[in-house]
Amino acid sequence: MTAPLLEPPGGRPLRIGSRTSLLATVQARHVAELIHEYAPGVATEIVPIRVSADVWDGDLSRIGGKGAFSKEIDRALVAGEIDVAVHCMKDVPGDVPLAEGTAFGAYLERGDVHDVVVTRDGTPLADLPPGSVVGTGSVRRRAQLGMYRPDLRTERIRGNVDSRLARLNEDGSGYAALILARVGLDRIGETAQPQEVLPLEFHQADEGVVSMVPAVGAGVIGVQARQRDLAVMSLLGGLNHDQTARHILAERSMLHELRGHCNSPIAGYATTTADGAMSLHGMVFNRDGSELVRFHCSGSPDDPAALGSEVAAELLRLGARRLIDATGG
Ligand SMILES: NCc1[nH]cc(CCC(=O)O)c1CC(=O)O
Repeated sequence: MTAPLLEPPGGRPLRIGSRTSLLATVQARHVAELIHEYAPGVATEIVPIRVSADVWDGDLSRIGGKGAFSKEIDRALVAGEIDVAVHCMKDVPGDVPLAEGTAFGAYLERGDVHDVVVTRDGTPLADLPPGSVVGTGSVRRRAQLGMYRPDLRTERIRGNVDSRLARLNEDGSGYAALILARVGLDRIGETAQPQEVLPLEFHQADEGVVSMVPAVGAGVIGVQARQRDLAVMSLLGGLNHDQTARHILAERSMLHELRGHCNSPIAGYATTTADGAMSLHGMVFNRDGSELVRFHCSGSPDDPAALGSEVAAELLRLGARRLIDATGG
């Protein structure tokens, strides 16, 4: 690989904006390492940004939903206080445009997309007693868990991955288990806590098999920059993973056309099949998973947005709008 010539204004290091959580910090460091590998002459600096949503413990929808995590970072990027911002694509809202003048210059190769059930002592999900409390604030996880184990209770648990684990392990916490992304646990080096990996397949609830179709953008880190910073955009282009970028485009065009609000009851997962086609699964649920619509189709990898639109249109025809609107913000 040949790195582009990069001359940050004033000859200062490239400033990478990151939320302050452990997961965000690890991800920002990873991006810095990739930049150093690709362009050894480029110095970087990680700029921690405290985000009100990380501090606020209450209902996310009251401070702007998922977008609450990105708006302070967006502001720093637009104001020129940082040069790039690192995001989990799963947390980037699908129903609002990106901050003006910014774009994702790189999607890193997708990591693991499985969700896991985390317990204190390794009790399998199937053996959790009826009425056990499972910590998750995600309507997607709640609905898919509810299809399989309607007898369990789910409760919202917010905070960083590491603080959620600490809550689970507190005596008398009341949580029997959490549902978390495996990739997040891997990235922070969490290996001690027992994990049960949930399969991704689309199963019928009446088959008695749990499945957990991923969120749009799961396992993908996106790197955002100002569009007019051509040298930065060109550098990021060198880090971009083409197949992941196509998958993200398909998933996010579906999300956009469903007009999914923050924390929508939506799952979406694009893959490339053995013959090179692109495949997209979409699902929309009601709150407890007792109702759902789903659709799957394949298309050309050269037009991921068209595939996303096609799946969204079919989901809407099947009644997705009513399910999304009924779930509220
Ligand atoms: N909403 C929090 C969040 N956003 C991204 C990840 C994990 C990393 C990823 O999927 O890229 C997590 C933690 C979790 O869901 O357990």
